[in-house]
Amino acid sequence: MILHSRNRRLRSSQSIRDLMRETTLTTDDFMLPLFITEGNNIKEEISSMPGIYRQSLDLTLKEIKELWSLGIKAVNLYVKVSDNLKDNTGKEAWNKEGLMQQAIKAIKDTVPEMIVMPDVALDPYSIYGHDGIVKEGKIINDETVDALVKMSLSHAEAGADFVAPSDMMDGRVSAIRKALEENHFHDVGIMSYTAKYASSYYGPFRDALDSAPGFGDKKTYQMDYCNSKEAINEALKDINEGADIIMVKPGLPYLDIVSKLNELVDVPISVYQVSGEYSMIKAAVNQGWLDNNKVIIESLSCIKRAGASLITTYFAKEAARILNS
Ligand SMILES: NCC(=O)CCC(=O)O
Ligand SMILES: [Mg+2]
Repeated sequence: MILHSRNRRLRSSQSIRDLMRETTLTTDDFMLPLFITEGNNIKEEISSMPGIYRQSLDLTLKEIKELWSLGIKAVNLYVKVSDNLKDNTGKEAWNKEGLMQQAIKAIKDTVPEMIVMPDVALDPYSIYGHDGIVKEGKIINDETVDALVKMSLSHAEAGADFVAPSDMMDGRVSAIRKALEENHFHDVGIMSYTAKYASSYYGPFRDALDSAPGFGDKKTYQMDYCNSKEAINEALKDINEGADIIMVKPGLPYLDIVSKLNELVDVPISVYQVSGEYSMIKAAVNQGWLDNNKVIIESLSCIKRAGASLITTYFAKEAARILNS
């Protein structure tokens, strides 16, 4: 047989495969979400996320040093506050002495080079577990944006490099950008959760923060998973409003959205491989059905191939160990 091209030639040895590889995963691609809880010397495993812990700030700071030594350069922060601090205004979210604000300060003091991106949304502080203020059973957009602005400013004052609004209210990126500028936080960036879908893959995360919605669901603000044009609309608006980085969330089932946005927009895209994706992989690994290291690296490489500049993933630490070994 005379074939004019043989595609297998470029796959025939490890060396040629290495030379031809289009996507290379490194620890520079990762951001690790951290769950911080009140108290001291507390480390609680999240039952639906084996290997992932809620930790008090003292232990978190030890982990920050370890992460830095592994080559991880960014963390996304979430806090679990006690029920007595929750109300419908979410005011604990901008308490200057709050757990989040203390954590931002302490992490930046411990490893100043670590990029710190606190989550901006009211759900951990809301008695209703919703991302915004509730009135007559509805999540009120504009009053919530005012609250998110206060929250973002308090994060900037504490030393955050970026704020990461994950709430999906309309107009919050421009409101936050304006407030940051007016308060001279010119260098504090915004990583906007731009295309955040109303997803059942977030289940284990809500166990981690005890933040499941007390009524209804999040479909009046998060996106319908059947839509992709809507993601483009969201992205163009967020970029126009001043977002530095846009995010697509969840990750693996939404890579068509990532790929589409990557062709259309000029800002970096972050992809969040969410809790349910982590837990599915770990469950299969723990059954002996999938190879842990191989599936972690494959899933992250595919997210990067689709167009992610930054991957928010609970596998960041494990993946760094695998890549460094
Ligand atoms: N803002 C964070 C979430 O809404 C959930 C993420 C996850 O499921 O990992
Ligand atoms: Mg939006």
